[in-house]
This record gives sequence, structure tokens and C-alpha cells, in this order.
Amino acid sequence: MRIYNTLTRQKEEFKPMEPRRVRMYVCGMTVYDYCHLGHARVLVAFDVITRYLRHRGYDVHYVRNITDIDDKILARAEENGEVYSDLTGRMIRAMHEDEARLGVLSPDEEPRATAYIDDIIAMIHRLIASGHAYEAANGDVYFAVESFPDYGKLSKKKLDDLLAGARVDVQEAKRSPADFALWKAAKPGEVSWDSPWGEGRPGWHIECSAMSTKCLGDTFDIHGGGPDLMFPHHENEIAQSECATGHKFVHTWMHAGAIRVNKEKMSKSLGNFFTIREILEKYPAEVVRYFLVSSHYRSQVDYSEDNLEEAGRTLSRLYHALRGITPAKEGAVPETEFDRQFAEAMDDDFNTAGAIAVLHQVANEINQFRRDGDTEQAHRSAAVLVRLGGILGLLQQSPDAFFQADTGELSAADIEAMIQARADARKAKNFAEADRIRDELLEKGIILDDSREGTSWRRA
Ligand SMILES: Nc1ncnc2c1ncn2[C@@H]1O[C@H](COP(=O)(O)OP(=O)(O)OP(=O)(O)O)[C@@H](O)[C@H]1O
Ligand SMILES: [Zn+2]
Repeated sequence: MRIYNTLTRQKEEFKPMEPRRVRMYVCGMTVYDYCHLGHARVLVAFDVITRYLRHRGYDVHYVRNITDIDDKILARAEENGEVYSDLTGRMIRAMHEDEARLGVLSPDEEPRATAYIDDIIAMIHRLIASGHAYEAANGDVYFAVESFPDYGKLSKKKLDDLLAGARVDVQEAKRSPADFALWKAAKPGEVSWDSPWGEGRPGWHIECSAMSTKCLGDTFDIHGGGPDLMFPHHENEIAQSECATGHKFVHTWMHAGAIRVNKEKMSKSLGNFFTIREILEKYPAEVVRYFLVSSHYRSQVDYSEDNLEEAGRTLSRLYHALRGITPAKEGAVPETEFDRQFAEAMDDDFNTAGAIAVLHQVANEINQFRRDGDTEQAHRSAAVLVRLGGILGLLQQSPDAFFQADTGELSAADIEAMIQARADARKAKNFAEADRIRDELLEKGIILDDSREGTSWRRA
């Protein structure tokens, strides 16, 4: 199986450090707002990658962090007049709800920066002790980029160019323009943690170095993230981790392509974004997932209503092929030529576009068997279609449920996901959120019945 490695700019035969085990870390969200479709891209891309690796028999340990302390978080909390942790708590719950609706499996670990302050401090300490970092007069601590000769190896930037291009602001306490903050001294009134360098909070880059090595070890197999993270974030992670541990940090670097709107990256700062929940008001969750999965994870994808509607039509074609058919039992149908072609596409750097083309071939075959009146063969091919779709997290609901959702009704999977989110909210004693979910369901004609066995639902 081959994976494109950003570090070497080529597809490489994938060989994890341990034969059947994969350790993977992906940079997750900075939780100050709802996730938009660009975030969904990263969530879904690495979900498919994890699912396929597991399907191939690897025992995957998937860690995706949450950045729950950051300038943007503090600014937004202040704007809202709330404690920052209330804001981040709410956004984390919303993210989990969005993920569940998109069929994204939870990562095995979801470390939050604020729970790893001790590990972060320990790593900074090691970097200072080994001469790779220094404390500035104002209590900030910086990484000394010139102390790491390999700096730039991921982004292929030259340190000399970086130094020539940057200028040190008179306000800044760093020695060299390319240096970056590991620890930021607290400003008056800001949330802070005690450290050997005084009250302060960690920089963003060191959080990921500390959390990833703590969860996965000094060296691990795959590190992923969105398109804009290669520089400086991942470059800085390499510098910090390799200087602190003395070992190679990561073997394979994977970067998802951007979701764009009118040729520009969808982003909060540009204001050209659509949140996942806005989009899910208009389109069934599986259509949105299909839209994201039908392009290769490294390609850029243009968001438009036309493109989402097109995704809805093509996914409908697959469900039409399954309509009125009870697929033969899993296991009852041995591997086919289609399974082989599907695996060949996925083994080639997770080529989901190629894999989905195979799904459409299977659908065509089902339709042909139907026209020929060969019901038994149609049922067998349907089993293959559902089996292959399942590897991508698609085609797991009944066609009826899908078409219901497509015409505006909530699908059973969406309802179950919301009931789960409500149960989570109750467990966290967030009754306002639990009630909000109940009301939202009621508005859509779904009535919940709570009993000792759990919550069941029915349509009004
Ligand atoms: N338009 C996009 N397409 C693909 N990935 C994206 C897009 N926008 C953000 N991401 C990715 O989502 C992940 C979470 O990013 P983070 O929470 O830091 O968002 P952000 O960079 O603040 O978002 P924004 O760019 O909207 O300000 C990162 O891996 C980031 O690269
Ligand atoms: Zn990161």
C-alpha cells in the first residue's frame, strides 16, 4: 500500500514501525466557533483513512487533539462575556454532534491542550536545557530556530530566506525573526498557568509536539492535518520534537487539500464559510459525506450548491440500485473482481475517487441483473455494494431512509446521532442543550420517549 508523504514529496510503500500497528496523530480544531465544511474535510478524510487501514487489518491508534486555549478563543470568550472554558465546552459538544451526523468515528484519544500543561512545560524545559530555546526578558520563551539545522525540511523553505524575509517587531522579545513562542507570558486578567518562567500559557505549536509524543511515543507513523498546517505549524512541531527527544518525529506526513469557495480557501478569517450545521439543514448528512469522499483527500474541492446537489444525485443512483433488494448476507458472497479493484484504488494513496467509481460499476451491474430478471445475482451484487460502501462509511442505511432524508425528513441515523448527543449533554448535566436537541427533533416531527431502557423515537 502506498501513501504520499509530504516530507519526501512522493508516494512511498507504507511500512509502519510495528508490522500490524499504526500510530497516527491529526491536528484537530481550535474550538472557538462551529466547524465549517473545511474542518469537515479533515475530519472525514482521516476518518476514511482510519477505516481503510483498519479494514486492511491494521490496529490503528488514532489521536486527534483539541486546541482549547488560544488567542482566538480568549478574544471570542471576552466578546461573548463568558468564561473561555464555557465557550470551548460548548464548541466541543457541537463538534461531536457534527461528527456523529457525518458518520465520523471518534478518535481513540482526543487530548485537550489544557490537560497537558505539565507535559508541555516539561518539553519546554528540555529544550531550554539543551540550548534550543531561551527565556526572553518579558517571560516569553522562544524556540531558537537557528539551533536546528534541519529546519525547513518539510516545507522545503530555506532558513536564510526566512530570516531575510522577516523582521523583528520592536515589541517582540525574540532574538531572531524566525524564532517562535513556546510559552507566552500572561497578560493582565488572562487565564494562565504557573511555570518556571512565571504565569503564562503555551504556544500552539508546542501543544501538538507534547500531546502527540505523550500519547504515541517519540516517533510515530503518520501525522496529518489540513493544507495550511505544513508551514509553520508542522515545521515547528518537527523542530521542537526532534530537538527535545533526539529522535525522528514522524515517518509519514499527510495533508488534506483545501475546501474552496470561488477559488479561495474556506476560512473563518475570510468570512466565506458555511458551518456543517448550516449545510446539514439543507442536505442529508450522507450526501455531504459522499461529496467529501468522492474527491481524493489531497485534491482541492470547490464548494457550491451545484456541486452538493450533484453529489446528492450520484449518491441517489447508488441507493436506487439497492432499492427493493435485500442484500445477500455479508460473508455469503466471496471476494469479487470489484473488491479487488476497490482495494487497488484505496491502496494507491487512498484514492477514494477511484473507489467510488467501482461502486458505480457495481450499481450498474445490479441494474443489469434486475433487467435480466436475475434476482439472485442482483442480491449478491447488492451485498458487494453495501460491503464496499461500508468501508468508506457510506450506504449503511436503508434506501427508504435515505430517500426520506433526501426529501427533507430526518434519517434514522441523524435522529440516533442527535439522541446520542442529547444523552451526552444530560450526562454532562447540560440540560439546556439536552432540551434544545429534544425541541429541535420535535420541530422536525420526531417524538422522543424516555424509559428505563433508554430513549426511543417515533415520527409524529
Ligand atoms: N478550507 C479548509 N479546507 C480544508 N481544511 C481546512 C480548511 N480550513 C481549515 N482546515 C483545517 O481544519 C483543521 C482545524 O483547523 P483550525 O481549527 O485551526 O481552523 P482554522 O485554521 O482556525 O480555520 P480557519 O482557516 O477557518 O480560520 C486544520 O487541520 C486546518 O488545516
Ligand atoms: Zn497540530
